[in-house]
Amino acid sequence: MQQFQESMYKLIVETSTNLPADVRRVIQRAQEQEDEGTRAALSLSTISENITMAECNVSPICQDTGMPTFIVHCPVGANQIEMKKHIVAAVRQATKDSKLRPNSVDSLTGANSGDNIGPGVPVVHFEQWEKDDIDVRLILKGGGCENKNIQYSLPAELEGVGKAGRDLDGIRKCILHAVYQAQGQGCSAGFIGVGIGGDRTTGYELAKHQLFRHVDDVNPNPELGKLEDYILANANKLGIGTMGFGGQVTLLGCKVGVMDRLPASFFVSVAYNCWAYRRQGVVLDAATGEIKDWVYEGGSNVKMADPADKAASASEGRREVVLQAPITEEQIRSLRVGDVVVINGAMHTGRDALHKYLMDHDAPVDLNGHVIYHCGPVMSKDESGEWHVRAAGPTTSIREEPYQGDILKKFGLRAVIGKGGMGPKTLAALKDHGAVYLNAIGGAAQYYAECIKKVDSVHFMEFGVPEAMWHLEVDGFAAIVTMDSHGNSLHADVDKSSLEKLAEFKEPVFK
Ligand SMILES: O=C(O)C[C@H](O)C(=O)O
Ligand code: SF4
Repeated sequence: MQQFQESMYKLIVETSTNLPADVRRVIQRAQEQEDEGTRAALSLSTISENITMAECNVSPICQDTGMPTFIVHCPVGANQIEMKKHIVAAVRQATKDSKLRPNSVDSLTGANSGDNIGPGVPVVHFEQWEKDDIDVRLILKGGGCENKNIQYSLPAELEGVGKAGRDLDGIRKCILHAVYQAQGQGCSAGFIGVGIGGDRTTGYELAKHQLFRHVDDVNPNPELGKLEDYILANANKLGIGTMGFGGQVTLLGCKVGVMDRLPASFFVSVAYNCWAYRRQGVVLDAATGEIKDWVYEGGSNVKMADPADKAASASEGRREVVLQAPITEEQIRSLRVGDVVVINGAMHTGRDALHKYLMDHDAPVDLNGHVIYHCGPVMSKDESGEWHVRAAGPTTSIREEPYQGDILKKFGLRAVIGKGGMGPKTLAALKDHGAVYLNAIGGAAQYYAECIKKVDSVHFMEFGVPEAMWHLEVDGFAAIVTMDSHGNSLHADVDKSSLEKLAEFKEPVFK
């Protein structure tokens, strides 16, 4: 087993940096389905470019490298204690090498362990089997899409689709509702795994296990196969689209599993995964730990389409405004939903811990006229002590909804960059004060890292790397105005229209 640790390291790096072939193929199909020139097409081009960049740079596809979750099948007699030690060591090394972001946070103190190791992290499940080889699967599922998981207890009354009973049609309604409630916040277009039955814990586990299926497999249960096809065809009619910008493709895959339940319980558990669907697996020689085979076809077999042509046509007819901080109120008031803003110069990161802190403390730098970026990057430090950005896409902004409006006004911020949009309180503050919300493409961590030319300094390292306030110099950082200073919100519009479309699925289909 001398090579087991090295094999685990290779598995982590491959999973984090090289999106598998089956996932790439459906993303490419989505690109073909979107009309040229739309926001969805522009976003998919960026996503596509980001996938290629991550592979070339051997760097994380998305900065949120998720909860490392390993499922190990091994023959009787294989030493599980040893294997777990090697997995932990490989995770630690991959974190040190910036292939994983330090993501293990003490839930009570907020302290980041710095190496992705902590109580309950990484997750490792063992199962024995009769085969001679060891099979290890890994999924890196980020926090943003994890937050969009949802569990239904039937019977239920659901927004849009109404009564959902304890039958296949009730399950159908739950799944459509699950796609609706995620909007673009889990970085759609996404994949869903559904677990029917079980208890609250095993139902979710079953749902997550569905995410290990191949995108193009066929469900062995014909009834569930029909349900999967129905969901895939119809969820896309909700019109949520990539990043919730509206569009033809909202869902890229749907896999449903079933297990028994208690007479009193009927759970439908839905695990939502973003487009950055990072899962891989290896088959190992049980004696040496050497990799014999990969479970999913490698991403390198499917080259992503060259986005140059499509991106160029996509930006035609779209107003592009270049801004540099400090930005004036007048510049902001001239922007409208749909404009593309290109930022050059200073930008400051800030997410959950910082927003809470700023509510009753001063900022360490002058933020008047500045831009705050909801981002928790992957960073590395070179021998001379200089910081470098390894991955830096946006995080879900809605978590800052309780704070953002107050903070905008208190510090005079003019632009907030994030993803998934924000709520009515922020929208009112944008109008009142004169600021905009800019939606960056979620998961496009390599694409944005390349726009960051320099790390000027950092504050609040005690919050941990993702939560610290990084002061950056950017060049050509593009994002779309989705909430302007005149009370318009693309997110509110898409939410409203998709709820209306959801209501069209009220009538029974599976009788
Ligand atoms: O934590 C992050 O950087 C992003 C997160 O996965 C999110 O989608 O909000
Ligand atoms: S930022 Fe988006 S792509 Fe990245 S882990 Fe979160 S949901 Fe997934």
